[in-house]
Amino acid sequence: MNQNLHPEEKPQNSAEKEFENALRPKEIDDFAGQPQIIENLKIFIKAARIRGEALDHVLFHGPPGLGKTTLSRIVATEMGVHIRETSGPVIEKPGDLAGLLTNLEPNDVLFIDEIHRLSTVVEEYLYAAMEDYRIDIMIDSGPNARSIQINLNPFTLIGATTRSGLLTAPLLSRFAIKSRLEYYNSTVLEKIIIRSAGLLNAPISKEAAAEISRRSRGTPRIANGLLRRVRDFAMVLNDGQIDIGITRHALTALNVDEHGLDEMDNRILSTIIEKFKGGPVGITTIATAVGEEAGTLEEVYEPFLIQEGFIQRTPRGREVTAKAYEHLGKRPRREEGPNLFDV
Ligand SMILES: Nc1ncnc2c1ncn2[C@@H]1O[C@H](COP(=O)(O)OP(=O)(O)OP(=O)(O)O)[C@@H](O)[C@H]1O
Ligand SMILES: [Mg+2]
Repeated sequence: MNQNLHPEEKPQNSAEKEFENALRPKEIDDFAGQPQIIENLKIFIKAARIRGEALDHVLFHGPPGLGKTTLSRIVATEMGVHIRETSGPVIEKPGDLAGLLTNLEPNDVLFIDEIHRLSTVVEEYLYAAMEDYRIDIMIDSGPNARSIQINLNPFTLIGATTRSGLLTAPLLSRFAIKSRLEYYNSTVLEKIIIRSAGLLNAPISKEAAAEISRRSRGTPRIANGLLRRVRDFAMVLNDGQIDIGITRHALTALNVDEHGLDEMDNRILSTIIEKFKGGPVGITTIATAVGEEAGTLEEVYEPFLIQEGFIQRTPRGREVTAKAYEHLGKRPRREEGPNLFDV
């Protein structure tokens, strides 16, 4: 069994949440990678602070575990304001949203995680709040029912989503700042792992950090998760020293994929190879075969597989590459039709 965190899975138990929070960078300069996003945010934050205004609304989108929640909190810290955190499915009705909005102090941040899961009524209610800092609320009921308008303090909405493809155009257009987080290269992940090990007081060699970084699917959350497991092995078997030997031993024992691919990644590759002769095959067909939504495949899994050269997009669909065959220990199918040696 592959022990990597499923990319769509957030840490569930409180020990994992606590671990994640302990390693979360709190200041912008501790946030590694994503240089373009950071550079821009620094400017927007500085400008907003000079003007004494709320920062424009921000959308962070991209695959799980890349730092959307972390960055949102950092933005609030850098703005010197409070952050109130909620999530799309939790806001059931406009009244819930009104409650959150009316409690914000000037320039505060309202963070809505999984913003693609807002209900339509709540989303529509949000438009006026985002645009004019104003909401209508209904008072009384029956024949006396009437709506009154309430002015809100200026605020920044920060939305986070792994599925930006599900956001409606009117909502998207209300975010002036949209940032897509990208997978991290192993050099940056190595830095993150070394920083995390420092916070955990776990001595780690550069080689060991590099090895973990290569198997972390470009994702800080996975890197920290693997570090946590490797540290256990090091404590019990190696006096706590995380060196390359114990790291390799642990990663083998944990059955971590050589490229950091998770179960679903491997299922996608083997499905394309076994059921569709390596492709090309359409994304919806693959989705049905692996039992996942096409949009999730497209936004959550496929980008990494394409970036790492396991899959390529062609006009006729997705095709696995020679690297995928090699990774799964399978032989590429022979080209059909005569080739040079057949004639
Ligand atoms: N750039 C970074 N530098 C250092 N650590 C990071 C960075 N990005 C993420 N992390 C670490 O990875 C963990 C996961 O990050 P975070 O919770 O922000 O991801 P997310 O994008 O919000 O994921 P999800 O989509 O599942 O909500 C955090 O504990 C944080 O410590
Ligand atoms: Mg998050």
